[in-house]
Amino acid sequence: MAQRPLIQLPEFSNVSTGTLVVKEPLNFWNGARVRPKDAKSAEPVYEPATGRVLCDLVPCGEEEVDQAIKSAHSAFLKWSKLAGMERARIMLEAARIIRERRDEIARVEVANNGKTITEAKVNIDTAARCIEYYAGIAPTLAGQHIQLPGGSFAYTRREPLGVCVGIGAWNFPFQIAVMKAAPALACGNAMVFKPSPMTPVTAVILAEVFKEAGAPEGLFNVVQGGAETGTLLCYHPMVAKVSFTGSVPTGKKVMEMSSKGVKQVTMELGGKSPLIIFKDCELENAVKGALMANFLTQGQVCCNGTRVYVQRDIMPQFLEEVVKRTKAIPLGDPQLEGTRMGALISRPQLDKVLAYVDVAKKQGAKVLCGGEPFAPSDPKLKGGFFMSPCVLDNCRDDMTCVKEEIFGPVMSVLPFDTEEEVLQRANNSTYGLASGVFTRDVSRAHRVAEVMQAGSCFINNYNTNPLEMPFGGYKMSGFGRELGQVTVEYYTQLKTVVVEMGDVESLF
Ligand SMILES: NC(=O)C1=CN([C@@H]2O[C@H](COP(=O)(O)OP(=O)(O)OC[C@H]3O[C@@H](n4cnc5c(N)ncnc54)[C@H](O)[C@@H]3O)[C@@H](O)[C@H]2O)C=CC1
Repeated sequence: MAQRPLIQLPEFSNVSTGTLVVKEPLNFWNGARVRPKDAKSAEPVYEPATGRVLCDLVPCGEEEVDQAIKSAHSAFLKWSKLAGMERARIMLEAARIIRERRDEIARVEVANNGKTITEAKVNIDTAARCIEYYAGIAPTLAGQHIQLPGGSFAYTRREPLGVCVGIGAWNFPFQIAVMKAAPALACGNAMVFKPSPMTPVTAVILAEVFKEAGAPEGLFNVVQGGAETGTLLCYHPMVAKVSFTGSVPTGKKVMEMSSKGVKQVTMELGGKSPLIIFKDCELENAVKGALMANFLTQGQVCCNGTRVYVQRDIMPQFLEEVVKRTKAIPLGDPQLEGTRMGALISRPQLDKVLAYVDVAKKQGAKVLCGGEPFAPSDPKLKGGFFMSPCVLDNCRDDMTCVKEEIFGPVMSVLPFDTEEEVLQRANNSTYGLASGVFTRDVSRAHRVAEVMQAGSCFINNYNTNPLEMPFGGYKMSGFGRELGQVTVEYYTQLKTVVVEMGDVESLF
């Protein structure tokens, strides 16, 4: 198949920070990019590494949302009639195209999100694997057959829901779109996806990929916009389900709106996850785990382990090593292979994170490193939203930095003495997305995993999240699951068919 550029890029090999130009329309339905109807309410979208405007974001209004949903519905009528094997073939082709164009998509993701190219490539690879995984599941979808008295029988049909809406956050723009689309499509649904208005650029590439792979026009659609567009999606009567990734306050609104139409919802919300490091751990691994738990995507990861509980005896060695490695993180141009930390998503997000560091200091925390705005030496990065990764010592459970989700590169370290004490403290949160434990004691590791009030527990690592396993929250971190086989339950409904083989015995 001849390759054509997915998006207007300057000569591909020369793409670097400050060069991407996005001119094409960012909406997609009926199998094509669609220009916004009313360009009056355009808002700038930034390249986080430079602060330069990458493109304009024009939110979709009622008529446009309606068109996208109708486009999805007409695709659903065809797609849902295909055998799982036929859907799988198209999905595998989509995954192949993503792999082929992985570097290109990753570079666009970096330009729009600010994360490093190394991480973006991993995200795009994960997206391709996710589509492959659900392509493998599509042909296995099946019902149950039950024999009844007198030769009668009953069976269940596992049927798709219809038009599903995905609403995404800005931290993993392409990956979130795929994590919602892949299971939805595998199960025979169609999707309308709304990215975060801060990262509108790569979801539309996914729409092009599905089209190129042979999906019916309208199977995966993209509408751009913020709260107003999201509201239109949640209330639309032709929408069967809303899968949401974002903050707790917005999640509550989405649930409330969806409840009016008795729509199913999946909620992937925020977190303030604990990472517990016992003195019998393999210290170097624990240090590396703490860094992976805090600094990926500039700390803007929902399942990050930002409350790091360290057993008192090993605190000095732990801090020395963690600070040494944090100071050594190469920070700067995210398009360069050697960079390990890029720019935060926006100026307001940067200011918010820096303000959290200030409050932490006022409440008695000690900044061991970082926590300041950072100006890389390269002049083109001067307007970028950079800060140095921060480690906070002397933290207490009642401090704001320990209680609230910061969503930036800030690790709060807290000492503990006993297992019983730390478990109680670790669970003392309204969130419950993830948790982690480092110990060489196998029994203790599983005891901790059992007690943690969280959707995941990582033993002797952190943020590994295999896509074959369910991902989601306890408590206010949400409900429903993404990834893994169980997600089929969230994108299908069961119909029971009862077949009478004899005569009707009537009481009347
Ligand atoms: N649990 C998970 O899987 C993940 C959770 N998150 C959470 O997301 C948050 C950061 O993302 P943000 O984009 O700032 O969250 P946000 O809640 O502000 O926005 C999320 C999405 O909801 C849309 N939205 C806003 N108001 C809406 C409304 N009234 N109706 C419908 N849609 C609306 C936004 O445009 C965006 O697409 C963090 O709290 C983070 O923990 C982020 C990534 C993964």
